[in-house]
Amino acid sequence: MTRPSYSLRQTWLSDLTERCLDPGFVRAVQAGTREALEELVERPHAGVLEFPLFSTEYMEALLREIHAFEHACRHRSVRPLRPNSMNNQGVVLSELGLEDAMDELLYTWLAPLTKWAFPEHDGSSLDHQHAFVVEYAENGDTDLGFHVDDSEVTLNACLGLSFEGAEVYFRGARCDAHREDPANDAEAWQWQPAAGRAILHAGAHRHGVHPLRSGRRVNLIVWARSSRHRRLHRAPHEGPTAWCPRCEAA
Ligand SMILES: O=C(O)CCC(=O)C(=O)O
Ligand SMILES: [Fe+2]
Repeated sequence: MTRPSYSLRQTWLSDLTERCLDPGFVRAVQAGTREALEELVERPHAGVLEFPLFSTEYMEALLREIHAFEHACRHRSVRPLRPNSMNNQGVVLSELGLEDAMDELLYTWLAPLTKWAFPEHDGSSLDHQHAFVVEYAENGDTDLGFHVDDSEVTLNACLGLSFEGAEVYFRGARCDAHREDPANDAEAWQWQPAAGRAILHAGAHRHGVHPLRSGRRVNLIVWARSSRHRRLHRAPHEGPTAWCPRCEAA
């Protein structure tokens, strides 16, 4: 079977311009000051930033494009690459021709936030990414097991649609050696995704997805990585680290 060769139907999606983004997000990032970024983001939980990211026009267009891509794959009996070993649904955005757009999203638009909020995870030297869309539906994947990401920093942006359940639960950041360590009460938190809202968190921040109860949820995920970090460490979340509470306590 050959890999899908797919041409974007809506070619404007290949550039991650202001049209794709929430106007408040654009204003804050273009102002570039600490005050503007503080005003934009919420910190609903330790180690998590939440903010409005995409425009409604972009989210609707991206969902249409994904639909067209999946249709094209089915038509040619080609299996799309799955985002990772945990999902049976979803698409890898480079397969749609969105590699450059995701680079632009990370380096132009998200860099001020990752640099500011994730210095201990090399948020200022992110230089490659794996971007994909995950989907939960009653007749497909309905949850996601507890895990850490193969990323230094992760973006999770909800594109829609209407659903109940499928909250992302968090249980604190740990290095690889302390991955199985129980979470304390203060670390347990969950994010209720809503279309247009996005969060950033460290890849080492342990999380999973509660069962979907109804509807369909589609989220865009970017695993943002740093070559510098990976040169200095054998594994992305190798300890001892200053950000793992168990290492700190030792
Ligand atoms: O579905 C989500 O919101 C989270 C997905 C996720 O954690 C992942 O793909 O790494
Ligand atoms: Fe994840």
